[in-house]
Amino acid sequence: MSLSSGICAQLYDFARTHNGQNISTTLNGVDVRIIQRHEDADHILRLNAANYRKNMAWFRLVFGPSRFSEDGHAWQIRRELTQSYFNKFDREKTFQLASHYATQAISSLTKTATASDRIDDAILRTMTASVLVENFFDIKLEATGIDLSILATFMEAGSDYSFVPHGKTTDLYRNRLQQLPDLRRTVLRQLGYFRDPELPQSPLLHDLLAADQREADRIVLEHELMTFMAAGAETSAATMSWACYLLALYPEIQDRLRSLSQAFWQSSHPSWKTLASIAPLARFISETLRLFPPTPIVARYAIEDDNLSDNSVPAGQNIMVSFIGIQHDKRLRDNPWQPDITDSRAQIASGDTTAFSIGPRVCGGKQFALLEMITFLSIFLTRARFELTSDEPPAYLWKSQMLRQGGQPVRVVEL
Ligand code: HEM
Repeated sequence: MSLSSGICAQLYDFARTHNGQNISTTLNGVDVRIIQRHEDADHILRLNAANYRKNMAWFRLVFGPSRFSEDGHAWQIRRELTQSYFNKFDREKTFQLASHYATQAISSLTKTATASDRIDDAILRTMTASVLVENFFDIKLEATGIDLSILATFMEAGSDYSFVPHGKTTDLYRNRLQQLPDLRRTVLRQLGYFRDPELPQSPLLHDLLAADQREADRIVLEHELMTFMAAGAETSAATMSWACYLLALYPEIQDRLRSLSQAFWQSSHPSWKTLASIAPLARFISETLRLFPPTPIVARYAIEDDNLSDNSVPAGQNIMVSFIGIQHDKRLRDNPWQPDITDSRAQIASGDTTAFSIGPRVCGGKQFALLEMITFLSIFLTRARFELTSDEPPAYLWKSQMLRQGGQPVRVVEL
């Protein structure tokens, strides 16, 4: 287990014991305000975002400055560099790639069904990283030589060290830190593949390389790629693993969604537009993100004194917005602990809104992620059945994303 995995269980505990309330607590000897009220999250992340700086100094130290960690001008130039590519991604291409790699992944998952009663997260990670790299760089992941397991280990070690509010270090963190330089060197060397002058340059890669050459901006290609892979592939893979768990846990939902997926793929012209409009499938993805947000917290730091709905915030206060807390608020839904795929009304604090964050720092790849995930889901359901192999409650593994320790207890059986 990673050192900081306890944080996820703690966030679920807070959601139960202090439902709908913010909490002041201490993490690693540092005072933190945990935000569980959506109105305060909206204030911090959107309405008064200028007063709440991203609190990722340690993340920057480990992974290098990137669009994900920076603030102010350094963030703005990075956002301008990449966001237009995320906004205008080719939906048809994403749909085709996601269908292709989901078919491969489900075949691997069903082959391991007899040997293992757990989902192998590495298969899902390969699926999402393949779609991401090929979609935005026109390069096959396997050609890059990137070892996703090393990247994942680096993320785990780095997360232990970096998602902690600025404050005291401990021996445990210092020990973890010793592993980081070697992992970092390996990951940077592998990502250096994208500098090969022989490589065909997609427009995004072309712009990133050009920015890397402009000294004044201090943009480093490998740093941007590293967080791009973490933000763009690990999150969707984590969501799909939780989706498999929920399908197995709720067989009646699985059956209903399978009928819809089969009807879609048997239709004369299955298109991404039609798929995206099948409300129960979209709702299921949203409910997966609500119940198990892959990025369960975002960290901020108050620049000046401010007021929240329940209390004041002094300048210098560390803030953690808990998407787990907000999305399980009983004031907002009757039973926040169960998935509900029937209600198609837009809901406050739903997975497809809040789990991607809100305000200026909203996830850059949200639309891409939603389209690829609904495609993965529809392929998974038409090709396999998902059976629960243990009813133990989840034990969490935290590596910037929230995973399940040991993989989901789900057997994937070919149909
Ligand atoms: C299930 C999938 C995903 C989830 C739940 C998710 C969630 C998030 C969250 C919560 C943030 C904000 C973090 C903060 O405010 O501190 C974020 C930022 C970001 N995400 Fe995602 N993400 C997902 C997929 C993706 C994908 C596929 C991409 C790229 C194609 C991507 C690119 C980014 C970028 C670039 C940022 C930084 C935005 C900025 O600060 O300008 N994400 N994501």
